[in-house]
Amino acid sequence: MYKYLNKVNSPKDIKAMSVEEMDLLAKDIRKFLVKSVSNTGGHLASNLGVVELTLALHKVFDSPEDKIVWDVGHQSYVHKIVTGRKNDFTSLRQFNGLSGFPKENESPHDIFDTGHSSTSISVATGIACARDIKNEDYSVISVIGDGSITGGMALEALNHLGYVKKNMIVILNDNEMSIDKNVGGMSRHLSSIISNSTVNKVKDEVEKLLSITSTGNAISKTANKVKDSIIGKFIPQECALFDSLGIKYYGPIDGHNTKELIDILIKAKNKKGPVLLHVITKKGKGYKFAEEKPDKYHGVSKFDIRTGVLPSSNKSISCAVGEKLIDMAKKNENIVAITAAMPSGTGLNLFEKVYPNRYYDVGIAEQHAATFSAGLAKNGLKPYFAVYSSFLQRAYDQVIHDICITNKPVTLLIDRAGIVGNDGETHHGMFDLSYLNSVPNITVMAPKDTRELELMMDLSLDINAPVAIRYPRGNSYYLNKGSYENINIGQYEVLEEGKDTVILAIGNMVKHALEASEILLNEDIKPTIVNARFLKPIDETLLHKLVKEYKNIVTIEDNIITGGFGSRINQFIIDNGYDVKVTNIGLPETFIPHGSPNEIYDSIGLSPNCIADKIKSL
Ligand SMILES: Cc1ncc(C[n+]2csc(CCOP(=O)(O)OP(=O)(O)O)c2C)c(N)n1
Ligand SMILES: CC(=O)[C@@H](O)[C@H](O)COP(=O)(O)O
Ligand SMILES: [Mg+2]
Repeated sequence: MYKYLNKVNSPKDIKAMSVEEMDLLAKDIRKFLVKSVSNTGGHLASNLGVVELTLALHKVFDSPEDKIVWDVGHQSYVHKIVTGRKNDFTSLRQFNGLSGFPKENESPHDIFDTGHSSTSISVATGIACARDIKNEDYSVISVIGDGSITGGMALEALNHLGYVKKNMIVILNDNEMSIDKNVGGMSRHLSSIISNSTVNKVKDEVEKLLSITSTGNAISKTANKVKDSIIGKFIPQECALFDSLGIKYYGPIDGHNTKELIDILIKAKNKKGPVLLHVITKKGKGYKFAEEKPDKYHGVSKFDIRTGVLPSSNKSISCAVGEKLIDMAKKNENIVAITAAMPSGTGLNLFEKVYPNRYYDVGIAEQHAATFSAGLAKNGLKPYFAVYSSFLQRAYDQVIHDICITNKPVTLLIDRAGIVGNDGETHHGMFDLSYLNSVPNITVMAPKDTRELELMMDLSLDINAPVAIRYPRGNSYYLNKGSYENINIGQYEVLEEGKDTVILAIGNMVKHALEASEILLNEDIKPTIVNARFLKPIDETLLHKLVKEYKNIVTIEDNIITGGFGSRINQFIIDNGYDVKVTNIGLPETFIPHGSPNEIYDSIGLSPNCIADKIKSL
């Protein structure tokens, strides 16, 4: 088992290997990856695709002196395996375990923390510029996917890199997939290079010739060598897009041919100025089920290796959003849906099937998506931009400048709000209540459950201005508590009447508050529980009443305490000169690591038990 993998404890061990041994090592690594991720969950398909590429990089370059910067970082598992962390894979993405992304504090080989896409060329260009100022000598390599290179930042960085002309290598790992099918003009252009390339044409011709002329194995091997050397001569090709920016294009290169990869990396290492290597890989390579469904195997939870069966899950909140939007679109022909490369994640894949002409996947381009939505609204449409909370951070200025100042009726469906779990600190949606709190013109709401989310979507139709609705990652759930009638703007609802303490909970924290209240029954403590559906506007009438009636006001939110819902309530109390004890419960002002949501809530005092303890202490 793992004969070759067992020999590798550091990149030095790869340097000692022959190409044939590296190929056997690649086989071991694929087996290890599939086995290990089937037990922990994680990003499988992208990692299976970069095995040879990663090994070739570690063969040619000296990490960590040479700097390999992984874009997004979800494909850095092979890099982690060969840089001394293979034994930690049992804890991958678990609480206190190995991160699923590069982390500077995990290993000196992880050059830069990532999680969001399209940052690697900027980081690498920065490192290369600093290297030259400090007269240092090493290689800098950015590894970026065909999906991530569509992100605005990556294009900005290429523009700059071609201008400063630093010695640097950009490896474009092209598997013709983002999470879902890659989209856009850039993707089309890259695909056309692959299908039109002289290399591929020559390859096809030579292969045809070989199949006619080679009768035995020995001839085949020799013929293959001839083929490789013929093909080798045809790299580089021209690619006007990159070449005209000042970045020398080499490709396309077979990303599963170790020898070809090593040769081209050595050439690139010795080249002056920036180069881009267009490496073609197959997402999911080597595991049949992942090759067939790379989108399903992009990020997986535990699965059965033999059958490839992924655990069936209940309907997600995102799916409910997709279905609701379809329902609304039937009645309102102005509704259009926008995603930035997350159709399956946000549930908009469902919308696309029914309304392909009213659906836009703009690629990994959150900033463009926000301003594009404003443009659609300008021309009379009713855009719904579904986006993960942490990725919307990218488009903060566009939300302010293009949606809110101009008061456009764009609705932001903010998915993955709050703690998301195993992706960790780069992906928790912990800031949106704070960053939207201070922006004029926008109505911000968070539902207690999925039914209320649907009602909020109905309400958004009547608001001729910007709206944001935030909801968590996970399965649909129904509390069956309080009213499910139409909601009025800014109206809270009292779910349980108690005494002394009133809990104002927003979004998914209503569920935690209700569970905390049940725990407290054993202690004979019964707080009043309010479903505070709106971050803004707040329900001033109810708040005046509550603040006068109760000794303790407690706010709970799945968002950083600083500047969020609690802060808004504090401001109300100060502005109105009330003298009352207020306790804000929420996420601490720190970056929160990965783990299951329950473990995280427990560790930061946001689980129902912790909330009950806190109330008791009041
Ligand atoms: C700013 C941002 N938007 C969206 C995502 C979600 N996301 C993670 S990986 C990915 C696809 C990346 O495609 P590509 O770069 O081609 O890598 P591959 O998975 O194909 O190897 C997306 C959309 C993200 N991480 N960051
Ligand atoms: C790497 C990345 O950003 C995505 O793959 C992300 O992990 C998806 O998260 P969900 O599983 O919540 O859709
Ligand atoms: Mg890709």
